[in-house]
Amino acid sequence: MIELDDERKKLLQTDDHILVLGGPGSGKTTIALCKAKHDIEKLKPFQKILFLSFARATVVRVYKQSQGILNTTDLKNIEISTYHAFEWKLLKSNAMLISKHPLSILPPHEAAVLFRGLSEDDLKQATSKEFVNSEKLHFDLFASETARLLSQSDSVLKLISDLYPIIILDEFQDTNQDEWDMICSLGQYSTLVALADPEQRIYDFRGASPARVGEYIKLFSPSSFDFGKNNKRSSGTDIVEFGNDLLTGANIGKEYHDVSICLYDEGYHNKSGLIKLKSGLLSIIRKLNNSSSNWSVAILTASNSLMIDVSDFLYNSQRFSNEHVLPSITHNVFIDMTGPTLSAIAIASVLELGSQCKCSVSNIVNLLEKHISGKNSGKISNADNIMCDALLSYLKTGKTRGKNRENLISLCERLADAANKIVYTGNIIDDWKAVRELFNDPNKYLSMLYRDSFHVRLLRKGSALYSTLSDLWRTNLNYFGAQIATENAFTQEYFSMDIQDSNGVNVMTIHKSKGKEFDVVIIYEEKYKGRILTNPEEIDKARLNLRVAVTRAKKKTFVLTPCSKPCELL
Ligand SMILES: Nc1ncnc2c1ncn2[C@@H]1O[C@H](COP(=O)(O)OP(=O)(O)OP(=O)(O)O)[C@@H](O)[C@H]1O
Repeated sequence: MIELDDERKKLLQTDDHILVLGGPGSGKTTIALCKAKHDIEKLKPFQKILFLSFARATVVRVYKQSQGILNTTDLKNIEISTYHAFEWKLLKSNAMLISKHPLSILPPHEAAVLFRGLSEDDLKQATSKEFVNSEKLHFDLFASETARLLSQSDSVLKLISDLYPIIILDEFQDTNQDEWDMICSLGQYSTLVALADPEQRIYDFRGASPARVGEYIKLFSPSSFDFGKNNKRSSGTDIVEFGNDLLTGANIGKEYHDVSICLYDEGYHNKSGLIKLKSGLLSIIRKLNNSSSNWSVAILTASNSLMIDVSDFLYNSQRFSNEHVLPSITHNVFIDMTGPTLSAIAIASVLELGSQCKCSVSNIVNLLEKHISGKNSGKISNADNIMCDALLSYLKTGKTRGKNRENLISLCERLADAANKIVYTGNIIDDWKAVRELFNDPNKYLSMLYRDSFHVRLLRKGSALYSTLSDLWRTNLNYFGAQIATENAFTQEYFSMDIQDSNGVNVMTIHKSKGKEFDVVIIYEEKYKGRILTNPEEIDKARLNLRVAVTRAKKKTFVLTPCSKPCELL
């Protein structure tokens, strides 16, 4: 039941631009949805209220949260979207105003391959250059191109504002300069409702600025509402108090009821932290299962690689010498999807070529190079960079040097040969698995691709990709066209809202947890991996990150940190 105090009631009656400030779980998103419901009656039949958020997962949570506030008819009048999806829709429908040709997307997995190893600054230049040369638009350019479109064409701007007279901006503190430029235009004719917590700003690395809220106040003179330290998410707990204390260091030496700091002893077992984490998780699951069938737990780490270690450890079961067993735990893992996407494209390509007996060593080397280059969004190790260069040089010259590389090339030869010999049956799942199994090899690069392919969820029976592959087989009795179909399916997927539910156990990075909520949160770090504070000069940033992580919990937060090097912020 939503409680509306006087301040919230006043907000509903306000027709100016609005700024809603408030700490984690203070009810910013909720009041924005109530405001949307309140204002629906003012809309003309063709108008909608636009609710913009950053991540698809947040959009899904907002959508779910809205179901307690908005009924089905209300929801037809509200468009809940990511910034990217909204910008792309605008750009696509007005492409002629910014380009001589129809626009197409440069999807993140393709961009990662093209721009492997580039620094953030160089990346920006490279994406702009790519747009000029190929008319393919990288996601990072959506906001700047939309801002350009809206600043150049007042009629488009008026049309958009006519369609969306009220625009709600979720997590406004994390908007970058390009998004801000776009908002400045939109705010000329639409009424803006900005939701912000300056102390949840964790996207400085993509251009979020501490000045943003001040800029908004200066330009739009909004009516401001401050929910301060209201705690609607975890009321009755001291989780938000801990989060706020973190910002000043007041948490140190203080006891909290609902935030537990658990020190683990690494002992002689290099997996001691993971064992403690998994044992603790099992007992939390037991307790939650006793009280409800609908619960959620998140395990949050500060780095991608620790997140993958955690996920692997949960996925596998462990048997100890005293016969004690830690069973496999089913969970959702929110990994960077470039590696899995490129692995699926590689499998589809081998399926296409192999089913026509046309697969060659060059095809496999090419696919492998793309996977190595693009995994982890193109942020790869020096050794992998060198391997990519060697594979590209092989593709040009047909030659390579060094035992490891020669070994890899002969594995690729064997793989191509085996792909041509598979007896394809037209059973999509069986044929896909047969090709995937070719990559199941101890070699580091083949096994990386193999492992990534298990994170692909697009090939369920009945999915669009499944039907397309079935059609291809029916038409040709081979998989001619499978690669392009898979690429298209993944590009579509970047806008899809069909994403994992956060019920059950979820493993993700702290950055991915923003805007979400779970019953219980476990934050995990190791002595040398996934440290919350990596650089003493960045202590303020680490405090903001940890505050976001801690305050995702509704009931209880645990922080697991090693005895020999406890988290410096605790
Ligand atoms: N006025 C209210 N009455 C009752 N429950 C509320 C109210 N406002 C928010 N809540 C509940 O509190 C929780 C957090 O609310 P909400 O997501 O709106 O907070 P937020 O300020 O947007 O959080 P964050 O910034 O951390 O993402 C939700 O579960 C929501 O249902």
